[in-house]
Amino acid sequence: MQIKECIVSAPGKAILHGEHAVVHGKVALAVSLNLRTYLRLQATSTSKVCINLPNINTFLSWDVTALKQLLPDSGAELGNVNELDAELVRMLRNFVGVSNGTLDTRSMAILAFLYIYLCVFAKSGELPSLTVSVWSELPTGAGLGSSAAYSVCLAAAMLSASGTIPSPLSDQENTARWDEVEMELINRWAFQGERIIHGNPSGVDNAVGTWGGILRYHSGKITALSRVPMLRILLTNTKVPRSTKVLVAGVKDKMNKFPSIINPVLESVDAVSCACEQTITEMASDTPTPEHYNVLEELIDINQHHLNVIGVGHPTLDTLCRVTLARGLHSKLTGAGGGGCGITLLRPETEFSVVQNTIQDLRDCGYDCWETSIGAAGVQQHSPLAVKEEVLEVLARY
Ligand SMILES: Nc1ncnc2c1ncn2[C@@H]1O[C@H](COP(=O)(O)OP(=O)(O)OP(=O)(O)O)[C@@H](O)[C@H]1O
Ligand SMILES: C[C@@](O)(CCO)CC(=O)[O-]
Ligand SMILES: [Mg+2]
Repeated sequence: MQIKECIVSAPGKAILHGEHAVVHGKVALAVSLNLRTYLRLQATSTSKVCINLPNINTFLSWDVTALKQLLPDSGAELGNVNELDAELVRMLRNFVGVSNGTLDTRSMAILAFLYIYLCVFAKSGELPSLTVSVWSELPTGAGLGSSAAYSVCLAAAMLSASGTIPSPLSDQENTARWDEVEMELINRWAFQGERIIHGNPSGVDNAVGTWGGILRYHSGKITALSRVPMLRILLTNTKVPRSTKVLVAGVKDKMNKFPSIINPVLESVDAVSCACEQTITEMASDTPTPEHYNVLEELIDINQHHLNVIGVGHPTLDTLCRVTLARGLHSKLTGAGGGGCGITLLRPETEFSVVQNTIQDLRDCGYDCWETSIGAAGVQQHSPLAVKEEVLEVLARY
């Protein structure tokens, strides 16, 4: 089989409001970040499938013949794009030797890779030998959608390499995006990858990884907010490791235990997301005022309290909120919480020295902290000419 080599990338994300509640059908607002995951797919003649994941120090390969044994004899449809094939996941767990319920970083990444590889190429008629290398600017497992950016890259690269979707690159362009129909397909396969990594994802993270920009996400309905103000945001990584899968399951347990207490909290988070959307829409269509920023800050504080109530806070995130408030700035966790990252809203009038001092305070706590820009492009294909030297160098190393 002639496979098409490619380099693709997808952005990470920050959730402004609605994490966890979105898993239970509430509204979330999420933005793409200027930190990306890059994937390079190369054709080989080694009769092997190789995966190189330097961020998690994982380098593995399998014989194509061994992988072929996992395909059903009957030629039955393998892995429908709309639902996870539980039997295939079970076989893959046995194949790579991981038990059900494992949270091991490597196992999750490998299962997602093999699942998408087998499903996409089985449909195109043949399993090719190839090498996939992935490198990310995102911290892994810290709330910035690293699993989704990874899954989106896997889906885009395999669909493209198999010829299921065309390459969007032309002679004139070194970076290009797919059309809506193809992005739809990439997003669906990425969602299956997220299911393997997360257990019960809402789909918001892979939607941002695919479309980029600022999105409203509600029960699978994705709406791009076209008019948005320039928001300045600080990102802080507490560096406390956590698993989205465990945190999402913990919220579900709390809901089952105290439905009449937790459900109203999720309703309130929904209302926070809607109020935030209304405020940023107003800010975009009119001149943003200090009052708008006051509302955004209050919504951040309210939501952070809610997230603590549903059990996804962490002492390091409390510290983030306290330290930034001492400088007059408001913060909340972002993503699944339990450690990982938080966001801090900067006002237009926030002085440079205040930002610098806040960053220093947070670094003194042992956290990473930096100002980020939001609204980056979603999944893209690149020619090698369009990829930063240092990224190409890492991808070419394996
Ligand atoms: N660069 C990468 N290389 C390989 N695997 C990755 C990479 N980035 C993420 N992963 C996979 O995703 C998992 C982390 O996903 P998890 O959902 O827990 O965190 P996150 O996506 O960073 O945060 P959140 O879901 O809260 O936004 C890792 O354990 C690994 O399996
Ligand atoms: C915690 C969560 O809401 C966001 C993780 O980035 C999970 C999800 O939506 O899949
Ligand atoms: Mg994730």
